[in-house]
Amino acid sequence: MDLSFDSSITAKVVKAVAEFDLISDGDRLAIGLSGGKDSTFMLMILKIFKEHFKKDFKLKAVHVDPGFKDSTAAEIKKFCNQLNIDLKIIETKIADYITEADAENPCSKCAHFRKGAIINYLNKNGFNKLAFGHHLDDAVETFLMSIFYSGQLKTLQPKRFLSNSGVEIIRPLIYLRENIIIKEIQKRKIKIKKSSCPYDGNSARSQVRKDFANYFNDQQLFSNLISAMRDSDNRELWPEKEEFQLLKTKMKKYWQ
Ligand SMILES: Nc1ncnc2c1ncn2[C@@H]1O[C@H](COP(=O)(O)OP(=O)(O)OP(=O)(O)O)[C@@H](O)[C@H]1O
Repeated sequence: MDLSFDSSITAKVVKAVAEFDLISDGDRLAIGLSGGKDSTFMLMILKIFKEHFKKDFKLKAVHVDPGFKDSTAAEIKKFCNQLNIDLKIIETKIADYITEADAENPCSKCAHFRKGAIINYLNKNGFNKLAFGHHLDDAVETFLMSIFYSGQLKTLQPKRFLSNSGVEIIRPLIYLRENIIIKEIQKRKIKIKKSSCPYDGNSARSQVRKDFANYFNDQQLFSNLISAMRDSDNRELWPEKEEFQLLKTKMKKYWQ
């Protein structure tokens, strides 16, 4: 597997890691691996960091199998073997529950149970961090969705400590655009098996994604939205930008 990425790509991930202090010595870090393009890409990037970062941390992939008929677990296992990354597959019956006729908001219920299953495993096995593959387009989408649907200024946080479990969620891809991830996956001819979830592509998020495609392709407009997501006084938004030289110095300290 070709794990060499252009430095402009790794720099964006290291920028997030350094600015938000996402990975430290002694961390036991689990990667939430869905088998989709984003978490698959994150697995490759974190594998490089594991080998070349000064930080000494443990890395493991965790996949929750929701229990749909056509499971992707076998492909996921193969990919982790190729990268020599330890994998835990958590079998669940989430599919049965969310496909019941009266189940409302199946996507948020599924995400809720999935996160619960992972956190439970992490707690039992002494992991303190969980990485999700959300990227910059996800963050801006979330920002717009919370304005439109709940009238609140909120977005995905680069990290969030869950005090009831002691686990910290981290999002190392938060500065990376989705089109970059897609290109890197296609370049390596990595086959991403389509999800067998019957709700895939039908969520409110998928609709927002389609509605905003033109705006998201406009660099200036997209970068204005990112600026609007920063406000150090609102903990649901991102802090103000860090001073460039200071951040550059921090980033250098991660590489061996
Ligand atoms: N079944 C799963 N098992 C473990 N982690 C998961 C699973 N599904 C999702 N995740 C984690 O949650 C993140 C966000 O999930 P979401 O369903 O929004 O997927 P996504 O944005 O399409 O990402 P991906 O391309 O990785 O599937 C994923 O990037 C991944 O890190």
